[in-house]
Order: sequence, then C-alpha cells, then structure tokens
Amino acid sequence: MTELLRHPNIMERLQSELDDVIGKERMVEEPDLRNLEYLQAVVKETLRLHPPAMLGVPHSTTEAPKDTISPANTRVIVNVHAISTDPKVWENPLKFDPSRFLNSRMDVKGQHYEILPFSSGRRLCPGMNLALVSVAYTLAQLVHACSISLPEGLTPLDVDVEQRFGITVGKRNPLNLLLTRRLPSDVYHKAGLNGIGQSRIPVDT
Ligand code: HEM
Repeated sequence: MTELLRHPNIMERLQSELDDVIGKERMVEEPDLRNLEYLQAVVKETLRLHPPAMLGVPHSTTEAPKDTISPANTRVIVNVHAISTDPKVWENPLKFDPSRFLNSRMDVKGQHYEILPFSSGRRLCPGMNLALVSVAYTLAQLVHACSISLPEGLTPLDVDVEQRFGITVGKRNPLNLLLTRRLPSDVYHKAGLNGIGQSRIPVDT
C-alpha cells in the first residue's frame, strides 16, 4: 500500500484492471485472482523489493555439499533482499515497477533463484500459497472497493517509508489513509460492509 501511494500511476493502473475484469457491480471474489495479471505483478514486485523475511532462516549443512567449498556444519543465512535487488540480474533494482513481471515466467515460488521471498527446496515456507492468495485478495478488495488517498496536504513524496527490522520487516509507523467508497452502495450492502464510509484507517502493511 505504501508503494501504491508513492506511485499513483501504478495505483491507477491496478484500479483500472480491476474495473475492466470485475466491473463495478460486485466485489472481487477469490476465483477472479487468476485473471488479474497486473495485481499479481504488484504482489510479486512487493515481495521482490520488500521481502518480509529479508534474511532467511539460518540453516546448516550436515555434510559438505558436492561442488561447493563449504565444509559440513556450515551455517548458511540467505540474504533474500540482496538476491532480489541484485543489479546484475534486475534492471533499476530499487525501482518499484510491477510491469517487470508482465509477460515474464519469473515467479516467487522457489523455482527462480533470482527471487526467493519464501525460500526454496524442502524448507520452503509451507504457508506460501495461503500468503499469496490472502495478500492478493485483500489488496484487490481494498483497491477495487475504495478510493485510497493521502490525508489533505500530503503528496506521494511525503509518504513515510521507515521500516521496522526484526525476524520480519514491517512498517515502523502506521500509514494514514483516507478511504472512500467507489462502488454503488448496494454492492457494499450485499457484502455486509455497510460500515465502510469515509474514515481514516491506519494500515500496518
Ligand atoms: C508473505 C508472507 C510470508 C512470507 C514472505 C514467508 C516467508 C517464509 C520464509 C522465507 C521462511 C523460511 C524458509 C526456510 O527455512 O528457508 C518461512 C518459513 C515458514 N513459514 Fe512462512 N512466509 C509467509 C507466510 C506464512 C504463512 C501465512 C504461514 C502459515 C499459515 C507461514 C508458515 C511458515 C512456517 C511454519 C515456516 C517454517 C517451515 C520450516 O521450518 O520447515 N508462512 N516463511
């Protein structure tokens, strides 16, 4: 959400994909996710530039792996963030640009070693599929059902980007947003979301 507020053109493109694919007469549903190519690209680009587990979980070798110089019992910590922002692999690596994942086979599921937000191999995150669906679904519903803007007087350049480092990385300070309805009232009513109106909601993502 922070990157979308910093890049209004990307927010607009995402919103227009949602309007094209879903329309404005109903909410996003889970089966829609596979038809939202740009949304999936936004999720992948977020995991590339802001992997929640910047440093993977430490592992150690039980025996010396073939063709490597590490002896047995070497502790290995993969720098996930360094891999997915490596300038030898990624053009403009620090730029938030979801379109780099359009028409690309590159995925985040541990098959492409250029981007490993869920790690890879037998200790791959077992919550990966749940996480990918939950993040895409939540983002799609928010962006489709709400116009999301900054509090009055703030510009995209003012959006706070400070991070809090720990086992996982998150935002240091909550994001202040203004959410307003953008679909006809009966759509919220049918979804049981009558409470959505015009309010400031801190979002910690
Ligand atoms: C965007 C969200 C998530 C990211 C980026 C993420 C990433 C990771 C990473 C990098 C690891 C370390 C893998 C390794 O040992 O090399 C991991 C492990 C793990 N994750 Fe996730 N995860 C996410 C969401 C979830 C969810 C939703 C669940 C459960 C519902 C989950 C459950 C686990 C568990 C149980 C492990 C330990 C697996 C093991 O040691 O074998 N994760 N995750």
